[in-house]
Amino acid sequence: MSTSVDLWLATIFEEVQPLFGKGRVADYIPALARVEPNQFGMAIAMVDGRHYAVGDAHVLFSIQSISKLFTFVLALKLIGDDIWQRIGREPSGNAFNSMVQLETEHGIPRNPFINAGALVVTDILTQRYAHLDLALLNFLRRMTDSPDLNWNKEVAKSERDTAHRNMAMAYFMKSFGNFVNSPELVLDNYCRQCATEMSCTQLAQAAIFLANDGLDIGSGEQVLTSEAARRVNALLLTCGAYDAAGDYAYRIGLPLKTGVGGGIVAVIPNIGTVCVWSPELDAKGNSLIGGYALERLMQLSGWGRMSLAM
Ligand SMILES: NC(=O)CC[C@H](N)C(=O)O
Repeated sequence: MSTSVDLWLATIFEEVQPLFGKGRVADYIPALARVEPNQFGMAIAMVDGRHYAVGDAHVLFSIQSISKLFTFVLALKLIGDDIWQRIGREPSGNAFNSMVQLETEHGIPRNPFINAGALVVTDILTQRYAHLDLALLNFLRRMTDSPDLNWNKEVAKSERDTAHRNMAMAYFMKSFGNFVNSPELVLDNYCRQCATEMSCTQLAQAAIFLANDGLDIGSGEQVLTSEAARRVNALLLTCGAYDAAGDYAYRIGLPLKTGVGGGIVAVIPNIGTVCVWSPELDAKGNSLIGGYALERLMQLSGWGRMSLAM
């Protein structure tokens, strides 16, 4: 039997069809330039255990910067508030791969979700884990109950071979004393984490603890304290969409994280999580159709109003 959620998803699926061709797939990572652009999937996981999906919601895609959300959570679990010695928590107002602020701000990145900040997070985790790729995969496999989840070697190599700007940022931060490991080693780990492949259904499931006071529903694991989950959500709302964070907050109003693979994971506190994926990006590197689909979901459901009131 169709529920209203199924109807909203079906409506959105219809509405996005004319939007294909208006954006462009990421092409600065050669392996991503080869992704078939005309794809769209959307999945919703509710804190009460129900889940919904439409379109290509079970197709695996490159999570790219969505990995920054999960590595940040792992680092927060590991070192707590000490993380703020090395990274700020303000929106940058600049592109995700910009390095202009790093010089005047003495090698301290604005927030953990731009590339510079995520590289520091990966540096912190590289110090702790001899095999960071496995530590992250194990976490994601546990959260999604998907033992086969993995990173894609071709995508990781393709990004690693062309990671000149990220490498420059890592060396620049090292010159300010804000980088512990060798940039080469951290870049290996960073490119692997970005090359993790997941589907919309898996990503919605993996992030559900953020909608549920830090408690994962499937595993029963308290991933973060309720206070820490609230803080991660605040950072996602203000910094999760790079220099479009203000526009996204205005249009959608949810904590969310985007990636250049075309995925977006959004949290609706106390209600659930949504993951949408469509590879064509807008000028700021966020999924063009994904942003539209989330905006429509919030209009159709009224969920933002409900969760803000709770
Ligand atoms: N915005 C993104 O998804 C960027 C991630 C990509 N791996 C990079 O470092 O450029």
